[in-house]
Amino acid sequence: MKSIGILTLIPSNLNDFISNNLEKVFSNYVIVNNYYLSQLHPGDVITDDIIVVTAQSHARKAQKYISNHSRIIVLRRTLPNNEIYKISAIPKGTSVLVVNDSPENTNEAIAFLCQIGITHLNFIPYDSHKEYKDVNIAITLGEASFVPPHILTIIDVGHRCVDITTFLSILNYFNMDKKEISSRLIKYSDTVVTLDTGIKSHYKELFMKNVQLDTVVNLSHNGIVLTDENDFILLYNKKFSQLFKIDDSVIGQHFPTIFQSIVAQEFSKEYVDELIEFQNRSLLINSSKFEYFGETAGTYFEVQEVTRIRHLEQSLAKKLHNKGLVTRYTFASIQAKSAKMQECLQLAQRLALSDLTVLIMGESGTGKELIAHSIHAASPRSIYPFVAINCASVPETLLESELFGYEAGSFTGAVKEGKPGLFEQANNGTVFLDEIGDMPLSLQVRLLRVLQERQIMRVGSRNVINVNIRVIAATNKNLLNEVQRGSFRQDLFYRLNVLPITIPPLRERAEDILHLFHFFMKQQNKKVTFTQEAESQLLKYRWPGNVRELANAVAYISFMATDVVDVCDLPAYILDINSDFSMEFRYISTICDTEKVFQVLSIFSQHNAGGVGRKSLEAECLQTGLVITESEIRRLLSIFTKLGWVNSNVGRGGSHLTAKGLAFIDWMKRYNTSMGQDESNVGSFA
Ligand SMILES: Nc1ncnc2c1ncn2[C@@H]1O[C@H](COP(=O)(O)OP(=O)(O)OP(=O)(O)O)[C@@H](O)[C@H]1O
Repeated sequence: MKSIGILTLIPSNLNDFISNNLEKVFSNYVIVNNYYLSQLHPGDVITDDIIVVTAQSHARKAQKYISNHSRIIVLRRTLPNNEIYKISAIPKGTSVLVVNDSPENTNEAIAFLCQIGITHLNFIPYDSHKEYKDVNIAITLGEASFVPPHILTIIDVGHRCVDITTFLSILNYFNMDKKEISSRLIKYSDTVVTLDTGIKSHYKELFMKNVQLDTVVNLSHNGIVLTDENDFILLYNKKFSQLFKIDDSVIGQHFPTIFQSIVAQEFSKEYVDELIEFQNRSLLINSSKFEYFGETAGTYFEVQEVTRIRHLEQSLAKKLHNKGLVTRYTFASIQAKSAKMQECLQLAQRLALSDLTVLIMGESGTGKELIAHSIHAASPRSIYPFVAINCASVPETLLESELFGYEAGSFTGAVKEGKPGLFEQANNGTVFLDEIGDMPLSLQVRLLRVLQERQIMRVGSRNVINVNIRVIAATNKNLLNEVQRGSFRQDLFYRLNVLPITIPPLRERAEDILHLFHFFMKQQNKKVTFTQEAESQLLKYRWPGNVRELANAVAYISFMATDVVDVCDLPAYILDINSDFSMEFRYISTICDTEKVFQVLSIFSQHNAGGVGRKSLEAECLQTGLVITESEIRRLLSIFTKLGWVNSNVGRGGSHLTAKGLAFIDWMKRYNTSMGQDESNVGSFA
């Protein structure tokens, strides 16, 4: 342990006082010894590392007793804060007697008081031969016995304490960098007047910076080591010492040697995501060089526990789950027996591995959303968010801010702090734009920019935000038709149509129909068998609502039927294919122009069971040469809805042709054929 010797002239309580001061900062780290010049004899040698003396003259006298290896430091001393406050409180211009044991020490005391900034008083140096009748206050540095008896107000500041600059000199000489000592010194310096206030604040600032840095480094969940340019360890953090069970003794040691002895592996200075096994743990190491003034000054090593990375992934997944930003389906959720669907799934699985935009096409209810979820779940982005939005169900006015987010106060009703849009929320993950064919033209331009630049701008902001997303879009519309009609941008279509995939309608994959029936039945804990007639009826049916409609039929059958399902147990609309629509036909022919009815239904049937809005209907009628007003269309839609041929959706999804509507079309075809009419006269039903 290092040692400090305090050398004064004669034994007095001064030594104890100074020793006490030094102990406040150095206890447990440094030994303090006392020496008195008056008691030293020729041949005595003081061997402490540092000898502190109270005056330059003592240093000269002590020289011959001090070993060559010791260093002499002349103490700089100061006053405790509380004493200075008493002196500062004396009114300006007051005459104050300064008393010490000799004229020389008295003058030194006055000089010292001036040095620490006490300049508002009229100091009178004490001379034992003079009288000081008009003086009422005396200041003394521990020599109160010399104060003339008539002076009743005595400020005895006692011995002066060790100044912070002396502590810094000692620390510097010892090359001591102990956090505990620094913090004791900071505390000590707060109790005394510092001769050099600059040093005090600078030291304090440095100390605080070190504490802050230490906190940051030690709070890290990764192990950190810093080495100098020759690979000697400069510092390491708590996590590193926990991982490798090392202590302070490694500071200053050669890191490669230490590393190889602990980990028993080759050491490299350049690690990039290097995985090593250590005590049944997988650790990931990275390193990077750091510089001082443009010169390489050392290397920074960071060690991550892979189990922790996994844990983080899991907790991210949990958070996403709570927010609903995860996929609900995987490829395992998709039932498929038919070759067509198997092929489709194989393609989708291949697309999952790419990062390109996918466009899923298919009639309503064929499982487009299911495929979109599964693609994300099987993609490298699977641990990141999956954000889905149905472009047809969100009102046009809201869609923009939902997708792009908005800045604070950008419109009435906006949340005060602003809000990130779905593109931002999906960062690193996938955005699923369902019913993309219904996206308003105004937003299509903005979407194009996202696809081209992977950049967005919040509503009301001019700042560009980079987003790392994959886009999957789905539609039940024929987008090329929409492009021709001018309701979908051609450039956007090509941007989306990078990896197209079309899901076949259920009626084209007969094998899936019965398989799905049994699958959904099983989900409801039901096991049924179908009679031959029932089976053939199910296969004959067109399933315009595809798997969604089939799931509804299962719900109906499982509610109604017994173990054996016969034709009569099937929902009426499935049987309606063969039913007679002559009543309805007579009814509509009395109230409407049947030509218009056929035309409009024909347009519906061309929409592959997808939704179609009034405006689109009007435009498509005009294209086929049929002049029809919007109010006529509205009336027809209301009649079709009443007859159960059409499902009118509130919102922007448009109206859908129902199974019954399709059955009516079939009936019309048969009716026209039996009447010997050309089908084209009554519209081109699919
Ligand atoms: N092959 C399948 N196996 C199991 N369930 C399926 C399958 N295909 C579709 N489904 C189920 O059918 C329902 C409709 O599927 P989904 O919503 O994915 O269709 P969609 O094509 O996106 O429909 P829309 O165009 O109307 O949005 C869902 O409940 C889905 O789980």
